[in-house]
Amino acid sequence: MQGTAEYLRSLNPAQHQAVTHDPSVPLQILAGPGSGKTRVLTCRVAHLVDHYSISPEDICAVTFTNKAANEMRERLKKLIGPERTMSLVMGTFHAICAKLLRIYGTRIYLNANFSICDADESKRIIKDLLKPHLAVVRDVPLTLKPAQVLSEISHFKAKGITPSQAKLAAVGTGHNFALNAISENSRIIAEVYEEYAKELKSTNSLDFDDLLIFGVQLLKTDPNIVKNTRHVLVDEFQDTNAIQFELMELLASANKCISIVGDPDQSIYGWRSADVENLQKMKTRLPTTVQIFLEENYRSTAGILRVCLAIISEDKKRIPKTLYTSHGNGPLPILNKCEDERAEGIFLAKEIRRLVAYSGGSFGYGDFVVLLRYNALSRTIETAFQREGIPHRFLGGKKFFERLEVKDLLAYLQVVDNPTFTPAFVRVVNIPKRGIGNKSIEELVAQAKKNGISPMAMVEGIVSDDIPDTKPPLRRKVAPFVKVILELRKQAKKGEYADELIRNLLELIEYQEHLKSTQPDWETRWENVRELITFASQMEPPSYTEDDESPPATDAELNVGPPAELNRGNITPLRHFLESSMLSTDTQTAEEEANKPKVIISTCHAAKGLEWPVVFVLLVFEGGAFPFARSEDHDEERRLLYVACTRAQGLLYLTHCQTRCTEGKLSHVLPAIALLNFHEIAFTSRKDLLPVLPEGDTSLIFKILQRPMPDSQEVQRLVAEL
Ligand SMILES: Nc1ncnc2c1ncn2[C@@H]1O[C@H](COP(=O)(O)OP(=O)(O)OP(=O)(O)O)[C@@H](O)[C@H]1O
Repeated sequence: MQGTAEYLRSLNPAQHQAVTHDPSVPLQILAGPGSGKTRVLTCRVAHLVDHYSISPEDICAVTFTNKAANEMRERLKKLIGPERTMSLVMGTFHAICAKLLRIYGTRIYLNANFSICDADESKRIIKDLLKPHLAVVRDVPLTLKPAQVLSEISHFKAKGITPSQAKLAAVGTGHNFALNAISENSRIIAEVYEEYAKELKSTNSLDFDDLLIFGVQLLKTDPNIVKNTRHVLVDEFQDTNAIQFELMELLASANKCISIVGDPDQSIYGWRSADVENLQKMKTRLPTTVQIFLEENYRSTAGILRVCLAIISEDKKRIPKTLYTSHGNGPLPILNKCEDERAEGIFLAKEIRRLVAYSGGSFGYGDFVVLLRYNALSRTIETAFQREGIPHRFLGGKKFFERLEVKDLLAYLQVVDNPTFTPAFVRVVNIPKRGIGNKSIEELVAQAKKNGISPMAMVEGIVSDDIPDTKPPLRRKVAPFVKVILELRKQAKKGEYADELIRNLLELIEYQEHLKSTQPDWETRWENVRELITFASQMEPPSYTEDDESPPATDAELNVGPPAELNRGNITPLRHFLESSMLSTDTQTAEEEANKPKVIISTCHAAKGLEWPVVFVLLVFEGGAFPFARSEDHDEERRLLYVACTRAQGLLYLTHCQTRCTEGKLSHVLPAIALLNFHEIAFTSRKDLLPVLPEGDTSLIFKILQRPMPDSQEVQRLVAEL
């Protein structure tokens, strides 16, 4: 374990000031990219524990992603030891709320065995709710899509607008055709919002926004729940929204000791209602707030930093802030124009190969990242990398939890855990095929709704003869499904671990056979299933130690003897697993982590907070990537480009094409001059000036990376092979 003095010694004066700042005075640490925000936040937590003797369980540290929380935990284990680290309240706002609601939800009349409804499930519900509305209004050209409606609902929720308030606001007076369409859209969205809220309530489920809304409601109802909290720290504060701000205040309500870390220049979640104004709001609400600026960038060469600052300084409305580095210039960033996207892919593949050779293999494939404005841009890059044999992978575990086979199994377990959760029931009642068509499922759901019960309760009733069978009969078809759920429910209540439940489930429904007969790529899908089992088996046991409100189910209730420590109150291992899966939108799979280094392909958003020795940003063409055609906020687009470029430590490339195919059509594309003033930025665009890493540049880059210099013989050998 590193001692206090040692971690303090690793800080520069501004970082030191931020870490040791008096905890009773609210603090804003405003810092540019690569200036050590993560290091400062981690050390501040350690200092609060070590120096100010604040108990870890009285400190609440909020991170932007689960991955960031895990990283912080790992670093803190080294500073204050694993035991004290595990006692900290740490996680995203969503995870912290989910935890509080499980334990104390009954205080706001919330059924504590709620399911968490992810974005896909929400979209599916909204799609169904939208149908009847769109069928009725045929005379107005409406283009409402479920994702768009969901995002509008999410905006309402983030701003604390209730369904009835949304409905009132939607009563617009359209005098002409266009306005009518707009007001019709708003009316339908508001109505779907109301129906969606009812649907979630009746299926005992909460979407991600609800976790925050109910979290706020809970803490307002009973602030004593967090009265022990002595300090709240929030990372990536520039990307918090109004409701998260409120949560922060409520979490800190006992004594208003708050430290936030943020960078207004890296605010890139406006589309999720993030509000950079929260910085000012905090100062207004807590007038004694002190600001400390971290202005030294440790991450990048001066050449890269200069390009980044030139990009962000185009934003005339930004809060002026300096950022400097004591590193040397290094190779000039490259602006590369390619004929088309195919040539662009080949350029990237060849350049990666070339740099591996010119660094004598000291750059491995894992040192490169290709950053995209949106996912769809990856196809051509992937093709080129496949052809050229460049190992690569996507960043972001969300993909894993979105895969069909993973979602099927999770949905089964959701029904086991919460039989009233209709979306999961709908997904799996006919998997594997049991001859229950979509229409039958729709009718079943409608009938159940009419009877005031869940579809699961309905089929259970049908199978046990308590409810008359439907017409045409379903009993025979749903019986095997009900049998599986009942069997697993019994096991789950006994406290069976999730990995074992999944293994049993696979056997009971012969899922591998199902994949084989329905999916041409069943083998890779089966690997995902195995990976889910690995994920489940690596879960730490539920760690709630508060006085759980509801006692464990009794033997009589279960007809079995539940080990109390496995099934504390409402938190069975299964529920704990489901919660982690639903919230693990950024978990890497073990397979990805264990495998050999690969070039990362990532969206710019997902790259936030990370760094790589070599960064390629797929850039700029008018109406294309930067600024993104569908985005109206060019300042935010510029900040996103800034975030992307500031990930680079040693080498930065911006590439763009002269022509590009969009929806099968070829179009000429122009650099997005709106964001970049190319002439003022020190780039090289000459192919003959591509970096060949002379000794000066190499020693600078490898000093920044804190790695030994490449072996010159190895460089010669690999360059000769190239
Ligand atoms: N005092 C220091 N001395 C040496 N290196 C440092 C110091 N502080 C931070 N660093 C290094 O600088 C790099 C960037 O730090 P960190 O990731 O914490 O930055 P950040 O401010 O969180 O960046 P961003 O906002 O861009 O994600 C890391 O490699 C870190 O180890």
